[in-house]
Amino acid sequence: MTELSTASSQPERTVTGASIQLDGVMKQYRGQDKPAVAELDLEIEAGDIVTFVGPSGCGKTTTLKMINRLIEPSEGRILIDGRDVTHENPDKLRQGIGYVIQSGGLFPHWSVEKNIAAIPRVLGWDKKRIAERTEYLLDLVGLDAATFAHRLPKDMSGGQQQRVGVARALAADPPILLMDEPFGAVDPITRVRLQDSLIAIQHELGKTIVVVTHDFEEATKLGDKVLILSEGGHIEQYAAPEEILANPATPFVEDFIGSGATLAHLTLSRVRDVPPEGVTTAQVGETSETVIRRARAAGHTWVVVVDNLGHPRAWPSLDELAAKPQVSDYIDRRLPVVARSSTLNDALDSMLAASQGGVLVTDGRGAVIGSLSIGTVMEIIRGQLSEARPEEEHTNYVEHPEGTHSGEMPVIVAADEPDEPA
Ligand SMILES: Nc1ncnc2c1ncn2[C@@H]1O[C@H](COP(=O)(O)OP(=O)(O)OP(=O)(O)O)[C@@H](O)[C@H]1O
Repeated sequence: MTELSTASSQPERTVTGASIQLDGVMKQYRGQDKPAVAELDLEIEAGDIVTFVGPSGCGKTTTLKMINRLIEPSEGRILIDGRDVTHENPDKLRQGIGYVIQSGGLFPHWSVEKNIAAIPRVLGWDKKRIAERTEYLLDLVGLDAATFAHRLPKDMSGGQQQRVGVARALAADPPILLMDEPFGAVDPITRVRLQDSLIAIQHELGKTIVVVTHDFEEATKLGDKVLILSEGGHIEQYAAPEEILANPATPFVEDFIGSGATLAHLTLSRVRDVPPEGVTTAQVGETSETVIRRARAAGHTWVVVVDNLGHPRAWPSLDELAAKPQVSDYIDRRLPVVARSSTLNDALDSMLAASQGGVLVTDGRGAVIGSLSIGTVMEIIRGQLSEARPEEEHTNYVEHPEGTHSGEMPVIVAADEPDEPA
């Protein structure tokens, strides 16, 4: 419970995923004159997150579903880890490929536990193994097993259902996870948290993950590589986000990223790229006097109250603390919190949503590791903007936090995921 170290170390990258290769894949739906996806060649490296983005109807979902053969290609081959699976038993194929859709796609009359156990049961796992796996997966996706294992999906928020959807897709430990607009149905703040969870899970497990999204900012945040498609599943560019922003391959790409480019540049900088400022933490029930003394010694004017997992509960000033003899058990549901994998744009959104001049930074499991002030974030963003567009004078919401600017403002919804363990 003393001052936290601000040192941050990058976890080693593990890869348990499989490579995916689409070789001359084509899909012509019956009754259509043009193919939905004309001949497509694509290689996805094991352990990468690849995002598919492009205008509506360009063939993103069709391409995704050809990977697990929910849609059978009219022509071409699909190879997983070099093995041609085009004619394998599709049910068997799908046991090795997790699939997540918008809103989680959970069976509504089944408890969370039963939903997660769906594939393990088919695979004949015994009860003990299933129970252990369920608990591990709920913890992995940030849900408390004791609270949620027996709930029905209707008694959970959209974000929580989506977390269960991810846990279910990972149940049999598949090397590949396919996700179709997974975060399309949740509010923007929950969406950021789900994106950060996915990145943390990916760092921990090293799966190969393919995500369809219509949101270019999301595509650049999540993707090691981004596939930009135009009509007919035509590849306009397939590259790392930095490469796409620096060198758009075609006029289509330039147009597509156009207005989103400035924002997308901001999404390239992560909270983990900025050393967090140290914070003093305290636990419920400690005497306020001791905590205040500790915070003053560290030069802090506020402390972060955390639970026994290090998750933040509240962020009181020393004056607020001094009003009570002990640290209270108050939980602030609107704390501005971002993960190390969040973008600086997420951090700024979070501060604005909570009307706070700073944000708490957590690790992949939600434990506080420091804080970031609005001044630091704005300084970095300003630097980036002038690097990205040196010839332009920038006026954007960073300089107009009170809505005095008529241009694009970030959409902020303060609603949190209810009942989530702090
Ligand atoms: N079952 C189907 N039968 C006939 N045509 C289809 C079928 N499914 C999709 N299409 C057509 O194929 C094209 C590609 O559709 P697809 O759903 O793959 O696009 P998308 O990029 O995922 O679109 P969106 O972003 O709107 O979800 C579209 O023109 C669509 O109308």
